[in-house]
Amino acid sequence: MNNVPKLIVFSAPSGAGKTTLVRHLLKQEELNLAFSISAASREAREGEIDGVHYYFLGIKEFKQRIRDEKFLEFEEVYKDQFYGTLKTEVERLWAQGKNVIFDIDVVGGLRLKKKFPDRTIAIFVKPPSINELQIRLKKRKTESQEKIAMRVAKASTEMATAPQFDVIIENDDLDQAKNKAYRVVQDYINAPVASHEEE
Ligand SMILES: Nc1nc2c(ncn2[C@@H]2O[C@H](COP(=O)(O)OP(=O)(O)O)[C@@H](O)[C@H]2O)c(=O)[nH]1
Ligand SMILES: Nc1ncnc2c1ncn2[C@@H]1O[C@H](COP(=O)(O)OP(=O)(O)O)[C@@H](O)[C@H]1O
Repeated sequence: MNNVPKLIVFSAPSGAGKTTLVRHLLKQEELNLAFSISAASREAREGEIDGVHYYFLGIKEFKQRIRDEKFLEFEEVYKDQFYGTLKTEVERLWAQGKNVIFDIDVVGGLRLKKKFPDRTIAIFVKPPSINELQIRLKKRKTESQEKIAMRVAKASTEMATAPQFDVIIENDDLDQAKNKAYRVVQDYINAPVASHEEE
């Protein structure tokens, strides 16, 4: 049953490097991955494209979709900043026979794992230290000082969830982290799904 599409979840505190690793994996065509485009209530950053990086819904529309039960999972990841996986997004990618890769917060990641236990691998990206997160976020220059502080403040709680994930990838040396991510994902995609999985 190797052809059952799988879910590959990358979660981590902001700045740990999950987006970098996910983008690297998406370039490897043999993995047959497609990115789950999340919905977000925040504004697009410079260079981010609606319908490519996120579906930028704005807060009103986001809340309407919550009421309409359109989400597989959603979270208020930071105060007044909602993110979520739309049911239609995963259906769309599964219909294409793709393995779906997610860049989502730790709570959402563990929630997906619970929903699809037999076809999900949950990967935690661990930064070398919380201080390093701050350095990376400053260098990335996408967030204000205040938003960086908000992200870093949440990092310790997020780090504490690491043992609940299937695999932890330490992202210190980027090339090593990329190689490990590739091996882990390749092995998981090639492994048969558990025999009690319903199809
Ligand atoms: N639960 C959940 N979290 C998400 C989703 N999409 C993105 N996130 C998370 O929301 C957080 C903020 O994302 P973003 O604004 O892109 O900032 P970044 O992580 O600093 O690059 C990150 O932890 C994302 O992984 C989603 O669909 N569901
Ligand atoms: N191993 C690494 N060493 C140094 N910088 C890194 C490393 N991995 C990622 N970065 C940089 O750190 C910043 C945060 O990475 P990003 O992938 O955006 O993290 P996340 O998606 O987890 O918030 C980016 O500017 C990225 O280029």
